[in-house]
Amino acid sequence: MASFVPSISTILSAYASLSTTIMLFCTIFSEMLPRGIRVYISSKCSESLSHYFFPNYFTLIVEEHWQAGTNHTFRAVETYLSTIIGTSADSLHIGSHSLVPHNLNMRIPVGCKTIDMFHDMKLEWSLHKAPINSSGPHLDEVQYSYQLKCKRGDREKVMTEYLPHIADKAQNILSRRENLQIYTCDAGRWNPAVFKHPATFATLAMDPKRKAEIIEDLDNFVQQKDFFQRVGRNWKRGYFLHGPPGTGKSSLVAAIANRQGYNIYDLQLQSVRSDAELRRILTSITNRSILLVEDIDCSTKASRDRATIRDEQEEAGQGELDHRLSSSNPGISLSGLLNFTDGLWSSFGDERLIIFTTNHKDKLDPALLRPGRMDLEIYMGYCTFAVFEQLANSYLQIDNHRLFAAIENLLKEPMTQLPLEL
Ligand SMILES: Nc1ncnc2c1ncn2[C@@H]1O[C@H](COP(=O)(O)OP(=O)(O)OP(=O)(O)O)[C@@H](O)[C@H]1O
Repeated sequence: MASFVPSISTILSAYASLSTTIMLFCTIFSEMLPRGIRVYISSKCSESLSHYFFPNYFTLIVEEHWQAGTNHTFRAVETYLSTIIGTSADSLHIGSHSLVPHNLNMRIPVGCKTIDMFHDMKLEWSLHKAPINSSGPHLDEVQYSYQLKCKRGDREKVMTEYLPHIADKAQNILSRRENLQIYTCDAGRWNPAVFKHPATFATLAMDPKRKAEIIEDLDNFVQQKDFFQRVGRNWKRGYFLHGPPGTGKSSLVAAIANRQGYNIYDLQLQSVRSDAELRRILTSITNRSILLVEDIDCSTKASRDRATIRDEQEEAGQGELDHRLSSSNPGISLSGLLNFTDGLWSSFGDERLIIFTTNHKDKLDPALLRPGRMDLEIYMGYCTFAVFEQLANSYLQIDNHRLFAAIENLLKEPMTQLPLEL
């Protein structure tokens, strides 16, 4: 009977031709196929392989962005995992925004795993990073995603019990968080920093009646979730702060943030490159926050009076001005900004304050301030006697003084220009 055992040389030559074929295939795959097709083939292969090798497992993917906005489920998972990863992860990313002990933030590094146990279910979480498949100007952008692997039979329980449990826990943690954050926007992304401004309504000197009105307005706003839903309005409120420089507009914003426990998103409109970018960054703002646009009169062409632009166009020649506006900094358009303050896109999120500040109300386009757009207009003016009394009390701890009457009279007089030597 003939033997079918191949000789060594046959095995070696088969091995050589197999490895050459594999190398050829890899080269074609990585160098000749477009990236989109490569990503598609890789994901299909890994999907079917994991289905073949792990038929009893189910993977749930939570991406950083959902449609055009932030995925709040991603934020919830991130917050929740930071409380459980300490024990089961192989390695950890840690960091903090202050040197306060026990105030470390934790995250699993990309590619690492951590295990959570919930009602006898073993749940394996991992963090992944992938380039965003975009043909726009931000080619180097990446998207993070958390992946949860569980037994196929546990899928229902994960969806109906485990995920709501995560949302509850995260909500709880975030509402108790010690540090408020202030976010600034850079290249289309929000960067957080710890917000520790000491201003409160107690330290803020302003007309006591006006102060009480603002506090009442904030209290009503917080309690009116059902009202806003009933009347079909977004749960947001717009404040417009104006007045001369140094009269406490920023301090009032800080006092509101501290009182409400809201994070501040400080938006510099000059840094926004297009309406599309504005849409993207505004939809990634979290709930219970303040969107602050300071000095709106000088921040964008959006805030300028259309009549002023028209006058300038006439002076400079239409074509020249159009070129200047579009070539130096395309910026954002008036319609882009307004769409967000009260348009359909503003329906993203709940419990948001939008605060505009300016030193020059008269320079603004009236369209920005038409009735119904900003809910409360707050004028922060020069010191009155009532304000002076509060300042004397908080700085000097005095309620009365023999000079108070004279000061009251002086403050009633119209302001005159002080000599520069003073
Ligand atoms: N009404 C006020 N009550 C308490 N402190 C005040 C008040 N107004 C101004 N200050 C103090 O003056 C300083 C400047 O105030 P702030 O930055 O809040 O003014 P602003 O109106 O925002 O100024 P700008 O328009 O130049 O941004 C702060 O240090 C603040 O403590």
